[in-house]
Amino acid sequence: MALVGEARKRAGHVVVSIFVNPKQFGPNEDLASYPRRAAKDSAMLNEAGVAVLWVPDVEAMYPADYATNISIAGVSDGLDGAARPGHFDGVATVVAKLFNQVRPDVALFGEKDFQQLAVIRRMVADLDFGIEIVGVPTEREEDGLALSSRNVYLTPEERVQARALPRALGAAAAAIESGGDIAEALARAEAALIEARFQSVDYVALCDAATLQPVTALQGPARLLAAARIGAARLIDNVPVMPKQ
Ligand SMILES: Nc1ncnc2c1ncn2[C@@H]1O[C@H](COP(=O)(O)OP(=O)(O)OP(=O)(O)O)[C@@H](O)[C@H]1O
Ligand SMILES: CC(C)(CO)[C@@H](O)C(=O)[O-]
Ligand code: BAL
Repeated sequence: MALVGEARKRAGHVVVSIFVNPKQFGPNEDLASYPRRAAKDSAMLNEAGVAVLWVPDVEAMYPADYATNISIAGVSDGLDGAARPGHFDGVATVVAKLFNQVRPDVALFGEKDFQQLAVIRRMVADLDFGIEIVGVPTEREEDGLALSSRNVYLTPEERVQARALPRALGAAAAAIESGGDIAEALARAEAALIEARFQSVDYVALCDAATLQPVTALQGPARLLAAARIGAARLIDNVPVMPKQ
């Protein structure tokens, strides 16, 4: 809904697509259980004045003879690209299709999926899509947890423990911005997640905000990103890290 609100400020007509894209889920991921709530989504979008709700079906998107894949080197390689092989090929491919189907002037994506946003920006520049890409700041619950459809996988106890993710990122970002050792701050954040009973930490990393390449000294806009598993949920989050003026 934050994306829709921002879109309404920028465009005369807002189109929303909803498509749970099989190409971006790995064989052992949660495609089957991924939360779907078509009727509720449709009612909320209608209420918000969305002109078109575009919900293609899987057979229409990927007929039996479908053969094209879009792969973006560099920005897709690390972080979630490493943890979820093929994920960003699936994202780029479906977003290219959706762009060609809808032909928007402006397209909005959430910063919660920060690497996805960077991958889409790269693709749009490289392939001359001529679409303005807008990143929308992450919407959070009162305790800091980023809104995500996967939060429904959390038990009440895990939901409380999950607060550790935004807290650890906030603490590490503050430490790095005030000149603290980067490796030490990342290690402390990872330890805080383990302490809060996250079962596995895929990564806690400081990266260049545009290229997502690892950063060892804070010289320009950076992003601190993390992915970790708690119970049945794999949560991702990220925060900006800016050098002092
Ligand atoms: N907390 C958030 N704040 C802002 N944008 C968000 C947030 N969560 C998701 N989005 C954005 O909403 C769009 C749709 O995302 P999607 O349908 O994958 O939902 P999701 O809640 O991110 O799902 P999940 O986190 O379980 O993968 C994407 O552009 C995504 O970046
Ligand atoms: C970008 C996207 C629409 C591709 O399926 C999806 O990953 C999402 O909604 O974040
Ligand atoms: N972020 C969109 C859904 C996915 O994780 O594949």
